[in-house]
Amino acid sequence: MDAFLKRIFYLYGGYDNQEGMSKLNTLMEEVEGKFGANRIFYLSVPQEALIDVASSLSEKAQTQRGWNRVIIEKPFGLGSFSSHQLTTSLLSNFEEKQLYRIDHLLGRNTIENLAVLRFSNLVFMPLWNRSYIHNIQVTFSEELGMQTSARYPKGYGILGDVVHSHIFQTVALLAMEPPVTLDGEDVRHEKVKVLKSIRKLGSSDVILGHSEADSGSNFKDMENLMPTYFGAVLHIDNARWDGVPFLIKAGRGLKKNRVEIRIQFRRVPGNIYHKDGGGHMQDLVTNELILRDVPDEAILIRINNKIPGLGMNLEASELNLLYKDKYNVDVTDSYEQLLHDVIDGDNHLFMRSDEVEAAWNILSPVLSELDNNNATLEHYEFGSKGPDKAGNLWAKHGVKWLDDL
Ligand SMILES: O=C1O[C@H](COP(=O)(O)O)[C@@H](O)[C@H](O)[C@H]1O
Repeated sequence: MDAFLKRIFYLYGGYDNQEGMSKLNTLMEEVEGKFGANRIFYLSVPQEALIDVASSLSEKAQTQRGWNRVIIEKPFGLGSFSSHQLTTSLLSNFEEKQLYRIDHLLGRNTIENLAVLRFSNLVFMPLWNRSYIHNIQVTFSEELGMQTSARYPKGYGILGDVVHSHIFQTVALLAMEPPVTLDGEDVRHEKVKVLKSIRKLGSSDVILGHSEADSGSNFKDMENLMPTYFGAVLHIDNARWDGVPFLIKAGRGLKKNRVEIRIQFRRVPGNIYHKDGGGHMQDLVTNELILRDVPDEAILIRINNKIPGLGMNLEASELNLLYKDKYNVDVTDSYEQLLHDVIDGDNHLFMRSDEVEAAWNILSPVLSELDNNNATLEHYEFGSKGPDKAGNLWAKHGVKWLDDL
């Protein structure tokens, strides 16, 4: 601990002005001595301060004797307009390749496995399209309430917190075309194409909800409410995904902690095991590929198999790769993973400016309804499955969630 603390320095000074940043620069030069050094700046600062902090940093605290990289915590703006202003200011001070917009949820094995499963397994690669996949379900469900609401002054709640980066990045990585290489820019080129192909979300494809428990807000006071639940059906208008609904369920104050992606395949055509009066079992469920992050990291494949015994009876089972059973090691923390990527200069899990813009664009109709107080926020009980109306949305697309959330 002593050795560690010797390497930690604290400086008191204004972070949003040039004077404070000059002091920081002086201190860093003292620590670095006569050697060159690279610098990583981690900005976890209020949105209102970010532009000033970034511009004074750029003017006064960058090293001339190595590279400079800047990590920025989400939310990445509060809607298209503020995000555009922020991006313009950041790009007038830094090059795009210096910016690392961090969303720690993207540092999970599950997220990296999206590409690994697809691009390194021949069994999945040819199936990854509208001909074989019926629908895709992304769940981000938390039991916790909205204790952090104070961070979101504009009141977009879960939209800026989880949907804009985490959910859309998950969908982009899952749905993208094969990148030319694993190089960050190659991956980002493919992700942004997906984001630009996602249809803007109108109110008929979205259910916003709010659970008042422990949010500190009064449900009657609509102007101060922020969505704590987002249910939506995304459509990707491109050749690979035409007609495949992407169902999104993200919320706080829900029944269970669950973070997972389920890829449901189409039914077997002309299934000879379909119940035909002859006693055989029908195919109860379709095949599914499940990537689970919470509660236990796992990759599961649901298949139909014969039940032992006389006769021909089928049931659905899960082939299960449970990470904690297979790998008896400490799981790397997602921040640890992403900070390592920044040091390495690997930016594939960090949103580029055009991705940020494309992602806000998808949400723009919903945000303007919220801005104009025209959005309906469905109330749901704390600890429940979320708003009842979400069920209608899934039914409209003929999709059932196979989980019990
Ligand atoms: O970024 C966020 O993540 C947390 C969940 O992260 P975890 O590491 O605790 O799983 C979420 O609760 C929070 O709203 C969001 O800002």
